[in-house]
Amino acid sequence: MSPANVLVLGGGLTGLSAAFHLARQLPRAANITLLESAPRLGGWVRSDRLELEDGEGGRGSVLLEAGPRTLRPNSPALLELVNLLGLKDELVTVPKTAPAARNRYLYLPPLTLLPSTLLSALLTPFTPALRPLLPAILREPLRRANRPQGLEDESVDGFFTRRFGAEFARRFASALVHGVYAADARELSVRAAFPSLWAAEERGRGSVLLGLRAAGREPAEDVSGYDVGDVGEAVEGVSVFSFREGVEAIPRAMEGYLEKQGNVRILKRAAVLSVYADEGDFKVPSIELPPSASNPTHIISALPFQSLPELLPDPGLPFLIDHSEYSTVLLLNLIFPSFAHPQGFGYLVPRPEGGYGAANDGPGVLGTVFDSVALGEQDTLRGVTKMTMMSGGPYKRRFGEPYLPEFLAALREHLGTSVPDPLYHRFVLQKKCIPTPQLAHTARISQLRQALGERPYAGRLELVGAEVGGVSVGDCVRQGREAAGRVAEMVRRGVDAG
Ligand SMILES: C=Cc1c2[nH]c(c1C)Cc1[nH]c(c(CCC(=O)O)c1C)Cc1[nH]c(c(C)c1CCC(=O)O)Cc1[nH]c(c(C)c1C=C)C2
Repeated sequence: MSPANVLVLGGGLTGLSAAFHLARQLPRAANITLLESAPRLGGWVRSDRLELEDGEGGRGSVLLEAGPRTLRPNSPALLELVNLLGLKDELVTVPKTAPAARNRYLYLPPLTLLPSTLLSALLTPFTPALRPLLPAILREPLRRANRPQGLEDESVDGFFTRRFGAEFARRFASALVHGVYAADARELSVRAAFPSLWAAEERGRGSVLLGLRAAGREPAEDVSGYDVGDVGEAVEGVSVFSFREGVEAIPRAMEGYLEKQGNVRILKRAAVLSVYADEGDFKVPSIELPPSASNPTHIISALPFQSLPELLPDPGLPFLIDHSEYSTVLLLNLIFPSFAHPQGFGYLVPRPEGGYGAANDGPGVLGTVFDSVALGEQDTLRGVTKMTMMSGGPYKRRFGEPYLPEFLAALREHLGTSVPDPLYHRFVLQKKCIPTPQLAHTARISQLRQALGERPYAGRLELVGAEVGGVSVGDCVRQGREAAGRVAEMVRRGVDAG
C-alpha cells in the first residue's frame, strides 16, 4: 500500500500536536506535511527572554509571555506531552497552597480578595464590597429550578442573572468572562463557553452550586490511556505550571521532534488558498506545495475557523462555520522595580455599570496578572515585579496608539497604591486570538461534525481547534492528539480515498 499523504494546516499548538502524534503513530505509513503561514510555529504561544538591568547595577533576564502563561495539570493530553517531549525537568510549578493559587482578586472597587472556600465565603460580610453578593450565593441552592423548558442555550449573563440575580451577573460573571474569553458575558454562549456550569445546573436539579459540589466529588479525568510517565507525580498538589523557558517550551520541543522525522516536512510562510474535496484525494492548489501535499489523502485543519469559509469552496460547511467571533486582546508586559502589591494570581475588572464604550473606560483593562508571584522563578533578575495587563475585548477602543501613562494610571487606581515607573514595558496586540462562541454554537458544531462524516469528506477532513473543543492549552493539544488518532486509524484500515 502506498503511504498516505496527510496535510496538517496550521502550526499552532493544535496543528503541532496533530503532526506530533501522527508522526509517532505512522512513522512509515504516512507522509506528513505541516503548513504554517507565519515565519514561526507556536501560534499565540510566544515566550521571550529579555536581558535587563534593574537600574541599581543588577543585571539578569526576565521571561515574558505574549500568550498563555500558566497551564493547568488537569489535562492528561498535556501531561503526556510533557513526558514524551522530556520537559519534566524544565517544569516550574505553583503549589495549590501558594498565594498565586489561592488568591484571586476582583476590582469591585476596591480590589477585593475572592473567597476560595465556602467558609471564607460565609465570612464575606466582613468584606464590605462583597456583602451585597453574599445573599445571591446563599439563596441560589434554595431557588426553584428556573431553566425554561426546551431552552437549548443562553448567554453567560442570562444564565447567571437567572440563578444569582442581575447585580451578581454584572459584577462576577462579566469578570469571569473577561478572565477567560476577554468577551462580553451578554453575548457569549454559556453552553459552549462554560459547559460545566450548564451541566451543573442539570445535575443540581436546577441549582448550579449544588451541581458543582456534586461534580467536585467526582474523580479527575482518567490518565490511564495516556503515556504520562512520572509527570503525574511531578504535578501532584500543583495548581498551575509552566517551564523555565515559558509555555513556548512545548511548541519548540514538538518542532524539534518533527524536524528529526524523515516522513515529516514543515513549511513556514506557506499558506493554501483553497481545498477541493472530491471522491478521491483532496486538491490543494498551491505553487508552494510538493505533489504529496497538494493531493493529500487526509487533511487536519487547525486553522482558525475565520479563515475557513474562503478556503472551502463548499456552500454547506462555511454556512456552519461562518458564525465565529473572536476577541482581540492588547497585552502589556511590565517590569517594575520591586514594589508591594497584593500577593495572588492577579485581579479581574468587571463590566462597568454603564456598559462598555463609556467615556471613562480609560484603556479598557480586563484584568492584570501578577506574573512574578506565580512564576518569579523564571527570572534571573532579582528585585523586580513582573505584571501583565490585558485590555481590549469588548471595549470599543482603537488599538492604534496604546499609551503607557493611561495604563499606569489604571493600575495605580486598581491597586490603590503608588506604582513606580516601569524599567521595561512592551505592548503586544493579539488580533482575534480567542474564539467567543455565540448562542447555538454547540448545535452548529454537532451539525458540522455530521457533515464532515458524510461524503465527500467521509472523515478525511478534520476541523479542530479552540472553536471546537475549548480554549485551554490542554484542550488544544488533546484535540490534535484525537484527530491524529482518528486519521491514523483510517490509514491503518486503508481508508484513504472515500
Ligand atoms: C484578563 C484577561 C485574561 C486573563 N487570562 C485570559 C484572559 C483573556 C485568558 C485565559 N484564562 C484562562 C483561559 C482558559 C484556559 C485555561 O487554562 O483554563 C484563558 C484562555 C483561565 C482562567 N483564568 C481565570 C479563570 C477563572 C480561568 C478559568 C480556569 C481557572 O479557574 O483557572 C481568571 C483570570 N484570568 C486572568 C486573571 C487576571 C484572572 C483572575 C484573577 C487573566
